[in-house]
Amino acid sequence: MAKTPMRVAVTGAAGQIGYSLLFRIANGDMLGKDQPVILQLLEIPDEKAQKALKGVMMEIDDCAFPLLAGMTAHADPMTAFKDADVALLVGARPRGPGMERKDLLEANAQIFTVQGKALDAVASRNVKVLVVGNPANTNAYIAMKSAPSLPAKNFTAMLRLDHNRALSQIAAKVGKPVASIEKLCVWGNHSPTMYADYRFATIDGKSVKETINDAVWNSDTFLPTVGKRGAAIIEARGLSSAASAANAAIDHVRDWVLGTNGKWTTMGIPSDGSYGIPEGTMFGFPVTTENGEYKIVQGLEIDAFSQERINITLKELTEEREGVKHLLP
Ligand SMILES: NC(=O)c1ccc[n+]([C@@H]2O[C@H](COP(=O)([O-])OP(=O)(O)OC[C@H]3O[C@@H](n4cnc5c(N)ncnc54)[C@H](O)[C@@H]3O)[C@@H](O)[C@H]2O)c1
Ligand SMILES: O=C(O)C[C@H](O)C(=O)O
Repeated sequence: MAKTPMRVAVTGAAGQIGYSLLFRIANGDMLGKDQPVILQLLEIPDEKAQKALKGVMMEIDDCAFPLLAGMTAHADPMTAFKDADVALLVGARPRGPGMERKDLLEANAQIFTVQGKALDAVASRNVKVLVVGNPANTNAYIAMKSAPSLPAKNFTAMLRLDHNRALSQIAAKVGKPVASIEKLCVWGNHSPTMYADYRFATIDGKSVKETINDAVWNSDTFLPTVGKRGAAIIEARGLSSAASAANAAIDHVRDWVLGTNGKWTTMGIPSDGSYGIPEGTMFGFPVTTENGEYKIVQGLEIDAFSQERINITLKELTEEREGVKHLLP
């Protein structure tokens, strides 16, 4: 028997990421090839944006996706999020050349307060929320705090692009396919302070750290390359990453819903106090997922270098949070 369609709300649906994301969701890449979906697409109440959204929807129609069980356009989060099973909060102002992510904080905080309240009011009680719009961790924190009747664990931030970037850099360094790498993780904020940690990673079962055996490459090449990749793409394209961000969003939600079969991945999630990260902080952790739930990988040793990196990214997140405190309920 055919499965009941899942309702997927996507904000910023007429934007760059939306254009790479929606077609893949409708194609079954995110929730499975046997899972029908209904797309509930939100754009700002602006004639140009709504018209662009209609154009994207015409193209989606023209793909005749067998799994697409419905699609609606919205200008109000209260209708867009109605009964949503998954909400991808992409819509936000992106960073332009020379802008720091912190510059975006205040403008985008407003958006996520309103959207958190709307999710609280109308979404499924089990809604899985992924925040992509930057600054993603703090926006996710704001949405979570603005939705007190939903479980905090339903709110997550996207660190998966950093994780995938790190995988690619390591694969290139050791000359092996990305698929052979396991147990990689990224700690902290989706920002240049993130800490991509390959100390526990294996490649075809062998230690990545021992294979690379180069602490200077780690601190002077690998971490800055992954951390500044977003800026490098903006510099090269004149626009922020879009297809890779959409791909990471698909990976994040697919793993959350369908499980990782014991393998590690990275998700930005509200801390439960693990590894000394204050409870509630929206932080990148190594996780495994099963039956629609994520679990932090426990018991990892944090050496002095790692602790220093974790402290830096935590400090940045704490400052971002302080910066939006006045906007929270
Ligand atoms: N977390 C990550 O790894 C990651 C990676 C890449 C980009 N991003 C971020 O994703 C966001 C979107 O990027 P993009 O390239 O698609 O930008 P974009 O400007 O192309 O599209 C954003 C869309 O969001 C819409 N929008 C703005 N406010 C909205 C609101 N309140 N409700 C609904 N829609 C709204 C805009 O009208 C626009 O169409 C940016 O904040 C960007 O920095 C995050
Ligand atoms: O860096 C940005 O502003 C865009 C995005 O967060 C990225 O990492 O590519």
